[in-house]
Amino acid sequence: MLTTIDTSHLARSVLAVPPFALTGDFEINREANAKLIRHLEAGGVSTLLYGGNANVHNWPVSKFAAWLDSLEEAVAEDTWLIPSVGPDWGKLVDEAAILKSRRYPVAMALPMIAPQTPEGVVRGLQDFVDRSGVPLIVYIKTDQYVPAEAMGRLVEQGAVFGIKYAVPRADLTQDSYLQELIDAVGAERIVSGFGEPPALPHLTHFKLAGFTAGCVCIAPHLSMTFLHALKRGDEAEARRQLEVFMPLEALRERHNAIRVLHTAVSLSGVADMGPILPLLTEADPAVHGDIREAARALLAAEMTARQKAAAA
Ligand SMILES: N[C@@H](CC=O)C(=O)O
Repeated sequence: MLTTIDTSHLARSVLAVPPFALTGDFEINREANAKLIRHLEAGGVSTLLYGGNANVHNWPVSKFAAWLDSLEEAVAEDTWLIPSVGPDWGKLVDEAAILKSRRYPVAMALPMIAPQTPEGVVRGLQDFVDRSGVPLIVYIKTDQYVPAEAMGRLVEQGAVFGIKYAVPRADLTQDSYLQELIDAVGAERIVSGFGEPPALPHLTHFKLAGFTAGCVCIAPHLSMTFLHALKRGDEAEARRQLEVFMPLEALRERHNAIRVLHTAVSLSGVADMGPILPLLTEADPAVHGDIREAARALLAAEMTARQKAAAA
């Protein structure tokens, strides 16, 4: 596991946001998690961010240390593993105490929906870093979650390393809050935070450093190829490469992105994720046929692309 990073690491790999595999009785399934991690690493992904898709919101703090151990032992030496913390202050305090004695260069603060105020969020983030010594990537899902000026100060103080930005907009190229954040902390510290499709406008228009995604867990090589096209400014090629993700992304959009991804990784055959932790449930069995078809088609495209790349 990487223990030293700088901002260039936000751009070197897609930040994969994997689901987390459990046994039937909600224990950690080490083998299945390791299988998914090996699939991602074999496809060229070197950053793993365990957050929303892993349902970390619902993971018990009493098992947080065991959860970290199971991931640390599974990743390659040069993989950057980012655990999530929070979202509420109680979890931040308890998890800071555990992370204090670990070697993580950063953690990601999950977004708090309510009850919170922007000033309260700033205070809570600062408090976590004071307690743990671990800087944060801040996951922003709502407009003005943290004022841009405050974010600039947190970056200057070294409390915030970066931002995962996922505020939905009718037109993703029109976003004054994102522009304020870029002006405050620099685009090199911000990644697009909700999958391959929004990454296209975010990287071409705002020149964000990179992006997080869930479908990358099935098609890491294809997602990395898409990232490379975006980074070299080849918008037409990136647009073409995005097409392969759209059938599964459409199902995620329609039936819940986290639940569908969890089920899709299992049904694709990459690794069996088992049940999903309460308060969530797996995708509705009525859509399993559609998910299986889309997930297997994406995996088939991935394996064909890998073979072509190996032969070239
Ligand atoms: N939500 C996005 C990226 C992760 O946060 C996805 O799953 O594609």
